Amino acid sequence: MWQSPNDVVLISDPRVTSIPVQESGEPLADVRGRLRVDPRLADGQGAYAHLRSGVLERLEHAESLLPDGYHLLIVEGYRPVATQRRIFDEYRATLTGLTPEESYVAASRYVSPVEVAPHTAGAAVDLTLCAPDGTEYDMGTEVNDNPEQSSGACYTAAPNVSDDARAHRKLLAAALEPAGLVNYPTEWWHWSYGDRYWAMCTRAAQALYGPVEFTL
Ligand SMILES: C[C@@H](N)C(=O)N[C@H](C)C(=O)O
Ligand SMILES: [Zn+2]
Repeated sequence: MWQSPNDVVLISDPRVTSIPVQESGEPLADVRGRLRVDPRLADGQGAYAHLRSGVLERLEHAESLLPDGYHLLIVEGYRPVATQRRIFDEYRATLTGLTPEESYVAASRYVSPVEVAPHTAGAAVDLTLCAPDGTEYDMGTEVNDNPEQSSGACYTAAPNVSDDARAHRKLLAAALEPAGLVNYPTEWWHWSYGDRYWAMCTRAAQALYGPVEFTL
């Protein structure tokens, strides 16, 4: 079901970056009021709670596929280009002892280079599973724990997580994959539809969503 940690195609790989985008023009839609949204990364304008309408509709379908007692909890959707660049640069700067080329590739295990970043297109979502009262299920790491912080347990197929956490990751995948989303295998919480990584995984000739501005 999942790529082994040794076989992961990173988002900086030319097999991903070379895929063209045929922009669909689909609007961003507000997730709030349609799915559960966690405010931990909220920005003043609510940009974080927006996704392309086709992505949101697929997430609503995924929500309907979850068993009783489980809900999607959306943490971050749309991300402005400047924010994407900042978190890429900050994480890359922590990876010492590497050549510039090596640090670019290594950083892309955890953050997308801005040129190919799906959050800036409203095509990617960081999410987890919660109970009806909002309590988050054990997924093995926190959302956004990086490979160094988590000893690699952030990788979706990581062996160093509990049976419970592995079962919860499988439950998430069992709802999101039939709804048409694909996972970034270095992050159990990162799923996308319509971006270049999705096109690579589904063998689509082109991506559907490129970077967009967020306006209210
Ligand atoms: C930083 C993390 N939350 C994330 O979203 N990573 C992916 C790969 C991205 O930046 O697109
Ligand atoms: Zn993400």
